[in-house]
Amino acid sequence: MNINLKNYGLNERFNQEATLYEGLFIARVTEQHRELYKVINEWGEMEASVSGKLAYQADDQTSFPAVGDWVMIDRLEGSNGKAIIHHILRRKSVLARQAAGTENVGQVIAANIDTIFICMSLNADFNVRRIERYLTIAWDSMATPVIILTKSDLCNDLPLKLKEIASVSMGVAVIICSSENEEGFGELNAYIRPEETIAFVGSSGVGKSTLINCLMGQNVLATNGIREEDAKGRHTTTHRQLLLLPKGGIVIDTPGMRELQIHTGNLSKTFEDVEEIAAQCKFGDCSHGVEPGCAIREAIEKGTLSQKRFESYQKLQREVSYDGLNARQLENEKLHRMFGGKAEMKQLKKYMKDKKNNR
Ligand SMILES: Nc1nc2c(ncn2[C@@H]2O[C@H](COP(=O)(O)OP(=O)(O)OP(=O)(O)O)[C@@H](O)[C@H]2O)c(=O)[nH]1
Ligand SMILES: [Zn+2]
Repeated sequence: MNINLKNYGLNERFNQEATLYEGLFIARVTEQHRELYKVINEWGEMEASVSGKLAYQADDQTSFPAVGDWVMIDRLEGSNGKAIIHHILRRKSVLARQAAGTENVGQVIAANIDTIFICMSLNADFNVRRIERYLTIAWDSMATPVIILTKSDLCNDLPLKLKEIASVSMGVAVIICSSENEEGFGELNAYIRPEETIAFVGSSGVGKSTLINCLMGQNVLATNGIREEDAKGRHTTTHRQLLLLPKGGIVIDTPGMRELQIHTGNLSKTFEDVEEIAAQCKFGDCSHGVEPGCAIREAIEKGTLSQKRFESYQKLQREVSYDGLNARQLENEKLHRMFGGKAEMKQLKKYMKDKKNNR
């Protein structure tokens, strides 16, 4: 018994909730493979899988444990076999996306995170529309986003790129860094605090693993060379992983996401500027098409709002599901049902079905 779970982010709230499950032990999920998990507790890391009941009662992927989750397992250490995960404790934040190639299936990328490092490289991967997409998901998670611009050593038009970023960042902190010469590492470290969890997200090949290796002070994650001319990564990271930094702080590395479909999102924070303008349209339900007194059209004509940003807003608006619940609330809803009675289960199934039909 030599690991202090506080360093892994354990706090009073989770400890309290854990007392509800007599005979089970608290642990945090550190790795997620297809069906196998790794969890950590005071005794060390061990392999784990979910109980039959948890799997049976799960109605979608988000009901399964994810990296960062605090879970209740059946044993203290793994010397005589895999641990069984019986319960997931209520998530304080959930970073989720739509599972690739699906219509409306959520997939949890990381749970119980405090900060999201949205990583984008300053060379060929640079795309402010993608930042808007990540911000829409990040603001919905209940964690705080920070924009990390990587590979500054490969950028020769920084002022121009920063101007572009400023037009979409809406007050979110922006850090310019390079793992090549450690530019920006001081600033980066200021966002890494003991007992807090940071999820690194971004396209494949932007340098997430390299950055984490630098922060770890050793090569714990495999990185890969990429063809620099098209900046297409080769998906080196194949699973999600939680690591403890030597100076304190917890990081979660996620595989590069080429396709980031939105499951639930928060547009009002991401597009605060657009919504402020729209509030000035003559009609409350203005479609910003042909109505008289449309403030959006006026702003685009005047050049105070970019046409591209507005189109991006509309596109993401179509993708976000309008059920009025954010990812964490959906989560609570689901967990409540999972541990609630049969009647509640039935009700929620109906609710989900109605919601689907109304879409
Ligand atoms: N010049 C330069 N190259 C970098 C920098 N950071 C990372 N790279 C290179 O970029 C390539 C991809 O880096 P990774 O760290 O594997 O990228 P990743 O984001 O973890 O990619 P996935 O694991 O696929 O998600 C590697 O060849 C790195 O050496 C940097 O700051 N400057
Ligand atoms: Zn309008």
